[in-house]
Amino acid sequence: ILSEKKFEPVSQNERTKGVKYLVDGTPNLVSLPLLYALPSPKCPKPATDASIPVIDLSGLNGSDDQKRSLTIKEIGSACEEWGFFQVKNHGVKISLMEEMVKAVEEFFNLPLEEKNKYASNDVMDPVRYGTGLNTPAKHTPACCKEILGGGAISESLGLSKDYIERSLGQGCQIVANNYYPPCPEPDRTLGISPHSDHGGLTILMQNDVDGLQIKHGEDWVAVRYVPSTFVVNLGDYLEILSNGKYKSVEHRGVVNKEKTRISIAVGHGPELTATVAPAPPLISDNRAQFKPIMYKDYMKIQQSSVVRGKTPLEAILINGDDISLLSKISCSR
Ligand SMILES: O=C(O)CCC(=O)C(=O)O
Ligand SMILES: [Fe+2]
Repeated sequence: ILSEKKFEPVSQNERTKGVKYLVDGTPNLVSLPLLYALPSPKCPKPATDASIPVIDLSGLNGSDDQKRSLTIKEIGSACEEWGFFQVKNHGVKISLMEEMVKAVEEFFNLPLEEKNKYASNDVMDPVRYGTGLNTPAKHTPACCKEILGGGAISESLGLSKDYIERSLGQGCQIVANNYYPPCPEPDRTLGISPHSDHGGLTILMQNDVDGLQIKHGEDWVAVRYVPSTFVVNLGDYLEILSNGKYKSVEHRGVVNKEKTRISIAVGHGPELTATVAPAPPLISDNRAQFKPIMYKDYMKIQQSSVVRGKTPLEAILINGDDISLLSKISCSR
């Protein structure tokens, strides 16, 4: 939003102050500052209400083979149809989830000077504060391991059980803590613009305030908060690896007038120097849909894109018009 060229230029200083600073400092904020207003075609229309699949992960752990393959089928169908699902019985303590949301809230409540110690535009910085930022680290939590490394996604694609786990190498984990304060005119802006995530799987938790919407066909569909669950979505890495069978799905965040929304999106991708390419067993008739690229380079393209949506992925499409697509990706950050 802040990079939209049509609106007033924003100084680096103003930009890093963020919307929370604005809302906290203006108790009677009744209208949206022009800076944050989107052109009307980009403003959010009411979303369709549909429920994405809620999958019980306990089926992956036990010794019941039938239950396991049913769960894998459920995951496979959710990946193909939605690219998004919610998971319950994921093994993460609910108290830990609550503490995490609280810790994020405490961080955002720190004085600006404290938070600004972490301000950075370098995507490779391990800790960054600002708008829409990510933090790489080497670690894959159990719940994600179960779906990716535990073989569910590999098996649902007909690959060997450890295929994706091996392709991840040491892996890369990125945590994005998002804080969306109440907004006086939520219909004229977005909390986070439409984008797809660059990694393999994103595991997202949130406080009890709705706001996440996903693109399903031509519609924007609201994902309703279900207590104790994580929302899981596929990122570009899995679209590339599956040679387009699974799609990374565009999503966005809307805001509301009353309540602060907090979300914690944890992305899991391959190690930064891994080459991202379609899995050879999924390339039939030599028709690879994507050009190989180093994950680190893909991440840089994705993070530098102002237009976002799914344009970064289009940049490595084979047979795509590379030049015109790449020209849409402006390295402004
Ligand atoms: O806040 C949300 O629900 C979405 C956040 C998100 O898409 C992201 O951080 O990549
Ligand atoms: Fe996202």
